[in-house]
Amino acid sequence: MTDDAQDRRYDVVVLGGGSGKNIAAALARAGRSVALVESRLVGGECPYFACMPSKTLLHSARLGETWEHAVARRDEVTRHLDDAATAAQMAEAGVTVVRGRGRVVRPGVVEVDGAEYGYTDLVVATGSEPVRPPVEGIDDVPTWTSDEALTRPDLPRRLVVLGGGPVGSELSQIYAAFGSQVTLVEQAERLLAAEAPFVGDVLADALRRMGADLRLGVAATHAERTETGLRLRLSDGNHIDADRILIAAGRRPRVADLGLETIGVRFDPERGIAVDATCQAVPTEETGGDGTTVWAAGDVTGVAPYTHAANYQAGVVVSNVLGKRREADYRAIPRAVYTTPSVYAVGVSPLAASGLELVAAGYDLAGTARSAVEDDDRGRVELYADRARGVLVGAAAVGLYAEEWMSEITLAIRAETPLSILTDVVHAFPTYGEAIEPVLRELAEQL
Ligand SMILES: Cc1cc2nc3c(=O)[nH]c(=O)nc-3n(C[C@H](O)[C@H](O)[C@H](O)COP(=O)(O)OP(=O)(O)OC[C@H]3O[C@@H](n4cnc5c(N)ncnc54)[C@H](O)[C@@H]3O)c2cc1C
Ligand SMILES: NC(=O)c1ccc[n+]([C@@H]2O[C@H](COP(=O)([O-])OP(=O)(O)OC[C@H]3O[C@@H](n4cnc5c(N)ncnc54)[C@H](O)[C@@H]3O)[C@@H](O)[C@H]2O)c1
Repeated sequence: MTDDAQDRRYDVVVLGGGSGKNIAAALARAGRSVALVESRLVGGECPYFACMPSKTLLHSARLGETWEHAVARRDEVTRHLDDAATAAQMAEAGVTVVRGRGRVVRPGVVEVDGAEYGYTDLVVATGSEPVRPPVEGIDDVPTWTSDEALTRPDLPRRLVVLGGGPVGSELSQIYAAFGSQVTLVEQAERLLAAEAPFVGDVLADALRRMGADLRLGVAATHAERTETGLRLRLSDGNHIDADRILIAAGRRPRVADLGLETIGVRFDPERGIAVDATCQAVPTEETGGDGTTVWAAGDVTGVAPYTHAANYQAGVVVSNVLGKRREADYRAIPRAVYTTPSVYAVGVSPLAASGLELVAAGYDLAGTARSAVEDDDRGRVELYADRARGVLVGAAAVGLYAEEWMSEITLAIRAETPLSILTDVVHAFPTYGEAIEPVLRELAEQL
């Protein structure tokens, strides 16, 4: 180790200040010396470029605010991309914040802008980045990713949204609500194609009613500039003329150029850093003991790309670094999409239940008294049980406020609550949550 690295020796170096900032603060409060390396904003993507601006704009859209008012409120919520308050919280916790891009140069040493920082424990929490789909000519036409969409004040007149996952669905609803002419292109037959089919169908209906043009089961193949903007050609022979393409075609773990190959951890560009149940990075076979330990949390692990999952893994890392063994349990990580109506899925999806015999039951929200009160009867809830064990293993719902009233199912899946108890739970009247009762009764009869 060089003299410099000796001078800047920490118990823990954390790369990435999203979920990484929670790890850094907790370990510093527990008495460890900690350096947090962040190349952009302390706080990570969620508060500035992802969850918070998108949820704020969706809320403004629901309230019928003007675009100008919505953008002003969004920028207030994202603190005009100023991370001073969060950086100050880190300093208060005793964390040394190092601004710049970090890279491991050899076991036990991270380099940032030419300066070396020594560590005993390294935590990699570098997040993920948008995938650019292989569409010919896409680099020659005006494009945004969610980063630009959620930070710029522009409202495109004609917008193509490429991808119908959570990002494409939420952003299509935002732009359609504020008056853009939105065309969404999704190569799968449905929106949110990994979820139970009814989810994407209800959401597609909601977006179409707001004026969005959905091209499902169609891939974008070729983009070119035109006199008035751009033309995007599709696999079905049609084309779309627009002013801008919003790329929402997935994200991949940020593992490139971190020097991970020098420290013998298993990773790949698509699936990220392999971690065990304690969130320790899985070593490659040739790794020898060098007295350091590598951990990873958040999107870079490829486990579950949500802030709550990243923060959960952060808690697991903190416990294990402090020597209190804790294993992560991913059976009940929620997957919410904050459109209107919103989506909440958790546990096993019926489309990916290999090895399980699922028993399914469902109920349309139109059957609840609340749907009359709200004058909104869109949506449905389905629950999935494992026939062999007789417990809930998955759920999907779409409907107003689903992200709020489905939490009890998350607990039921995680705790493996017996159906005899679940069917005895009383829901307040009149709530959408009452829809859960007939579904549970039906499941109990089938099992
Ligand atoms: C548009 C959008 C909306 C979303 N909405 C939601 C939502 O509503 N709810 C939800 O749960 N999830 C949502 N997500 C997902 C959520 O943003 C991520 O799962 C979450 O931010 C992951 O946290 P993280 O700590 O892994 O990474 P990040 O928050 O991305 O933090 C990683 C940090 O590492 C820094 N970094 C990277 N490389 C280096 C390096 N070499 N050196 C130093 N620093 C580095 C980056 O600058 C970044 O600040 C959304 C995502 C998008 C794109
Ligand atoms: N509310 C939330 O929690 C929330 C919100 C936004 C994003 N996120 C997370 O961020 C991550 C990224 O989201 P995303 O929606 O970008 O990714 P995604 O992978 O979920 O969806 C991308 C979609 O783009 C489609 N696609 C890709 N290339 C295409 C092409 N050439 N033509 C047509 N369609 C194409 C894919 O079929 C896929 O359905 C996800 O893992 C998501 O969970 C979470």
